[in-house]
Amino acid sequence: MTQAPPTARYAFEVESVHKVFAGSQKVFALDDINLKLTEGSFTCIVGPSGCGKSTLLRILGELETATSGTVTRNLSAEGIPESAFVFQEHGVFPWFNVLQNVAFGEHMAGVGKRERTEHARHWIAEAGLSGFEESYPHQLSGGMRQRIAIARAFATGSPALLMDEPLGALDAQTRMLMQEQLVRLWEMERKTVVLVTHSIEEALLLGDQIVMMSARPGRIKEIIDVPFGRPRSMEIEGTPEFAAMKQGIWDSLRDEVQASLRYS
Ligand SMILES: Nc1ncnc2c1ncn2[C@@H]1O[C@H](COP(=O)(O)OP(=O)(O)OP(=O)(O)O)[C@@H](O)[C@H]1O
Repeated sequence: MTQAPPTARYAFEVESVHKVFAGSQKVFALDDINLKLTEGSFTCIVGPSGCGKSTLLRILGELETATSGTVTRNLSAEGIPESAFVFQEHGVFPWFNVLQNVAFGEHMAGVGKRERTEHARHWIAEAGLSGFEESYPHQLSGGMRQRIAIARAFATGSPALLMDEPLGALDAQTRMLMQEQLVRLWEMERKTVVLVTHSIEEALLLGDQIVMMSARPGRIKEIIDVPFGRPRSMEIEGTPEFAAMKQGIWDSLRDEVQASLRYS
């Protein structure tokens, strides 16, 4: 587990969290999760399908409650949500234009029109969407719609960003560009980011640490420190060190994916 430097704080401290979904059949989704996430860190969660990655993210963001255990949040957010979410799809309001979508969080927080418009324009520019302020989501590509969702999450001012496969629906080239953009935005702001992904490459390109989960019931199998520095160039993907880490993670994950297929 990553040791926080003496002056760093933990944004999230997860202790002995279990999650059981009750119903006609009980689903044991999470089993004894313990995790400390340093403020300003970028954590990627990987694991087989159904292992509880989204459930853990939702518990971090208070969209779901743990059956037992505690989550402590040390997030300074006055008058705004502590966490902003980005989901794989359906993350934008189709009836709002780009500017209204990006300004939405601050609108809800009661920020004045002039100020929130100024902030929204800033994040629209950073997300490479200048010139599209008046466009509606259906007039834009899937990649551009995801950029609206990411710009909106940054524009909320929330200290934590919780992202569930935010780039999962994009084609390979758009995804690579978006990974670069996401790293650049995060390096400017240093929010605490937790990103769920099925891609080991993406986790290595973006994260400071990778939380690897086991097949259901999801446990933390391993926490891997990513050794690549910041600012991070996507060119690391071509290095032997990157290839070796990717192989090592896959060797460990393969057993879990096989287990999840056996029991699903
Ligand atoms: N609201 C719910 N009610 C009942 N079961 C649920 C609910 N939400 C999730 N589950 C179950 O909990 C388990 C974990 O689900 P979760 O979506 O967290 O997994 P995941 O790792 O994010 O999966 P994937 O990678 O396929 O998106 C699954 O078996 C899922 O069916």
